Amino acid sequence: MAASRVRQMYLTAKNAAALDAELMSSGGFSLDQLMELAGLSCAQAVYKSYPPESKRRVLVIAGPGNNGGDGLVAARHLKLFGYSPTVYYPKRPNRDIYNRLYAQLTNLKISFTDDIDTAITEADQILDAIFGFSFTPPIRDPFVHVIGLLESSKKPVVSIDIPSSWDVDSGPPNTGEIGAGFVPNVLVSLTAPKPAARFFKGRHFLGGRFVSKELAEKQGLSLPEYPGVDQVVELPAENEKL
Ligand SMILES: NC(=O)C1=CN([C@@H]2O[C@H](COP(=O)(O)OP(=O)(O)OC[C@H]3O[C@@H](n4cnc5c(N)ncnc54)[C@H](O)[C@@H]3O)[C@@H](O)[C@H]2O)[C@@H](O)CC1
Ligand SMILES: [K+]
Repeated sequence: MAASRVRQMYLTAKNAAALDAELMSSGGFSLDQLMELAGLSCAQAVYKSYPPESKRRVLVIAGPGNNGGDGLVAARHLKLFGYSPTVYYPKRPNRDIYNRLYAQLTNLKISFTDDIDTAITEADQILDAIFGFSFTPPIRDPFVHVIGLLESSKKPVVSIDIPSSWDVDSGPPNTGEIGAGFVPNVLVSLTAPKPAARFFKGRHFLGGRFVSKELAEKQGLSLPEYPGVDQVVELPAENEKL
């Protein structure tokens, strides 16, 4: 009898990129669809963690890649959920998908800011959509300054996919490096948690409800069931898994 493969919950940076590519090839998904579901998951996780009654002003910090795109999608849903989002988007690539998301947000009168210092001071909470699974340290500007502000800010932070500045596979930066003091309150892992999530101690959600049971099995992934119509499932705290 063939030995059964051990299934685990974590996806390395390399495997996350491969799974993403597979979803968009044999999986039949478009990037827009995946990003929409990912961003909706993140907006739901924000709602479950910090409802608009208490933390209405959300600052979305969007990076130059698809993690930033998830943040833009989330900003649109957050507005529809009753929040007042502002977006800081300092490196905006001229790509059709991002241009369309930008137009959707401006049509909803969501404001964009260039003044990150003031924006963090005025926000009730922050959605970190700076870097995801394609981040490779060390951080380049202008995000060195931004991560420094997040390290010193006492505002609650929800991070999308990985806490930005953390290495996807090995976790938080070493003491003294940029981002070593950045510890978000909530993490929304997409598709499956990345190995860095092992070091995360806050509320942890899984989103990106687009992997079939068959695909999970093929990837050797063990994923939890999503409840009902939710786009996120809350995972046990890291110390409860031991
Ligand atoms: N299947 C999935 O899980 C899906 C993932 N999506 C999102 O896509 C993300 C991955 O997106 P991408 O591959 O576009 O990459 P990222 O968004 O992780 O970041 C890549 C961008 O960051 C820049 N960058 C990398 N390292 C840097 C550094 N040290 N300093 C400054 N800039 C740096 C790169 O030049 C590039 O512009 C995921 O983490 C997730 O948030 C979704 O949009 C779609 C579905
Ligand atoms: K992030």
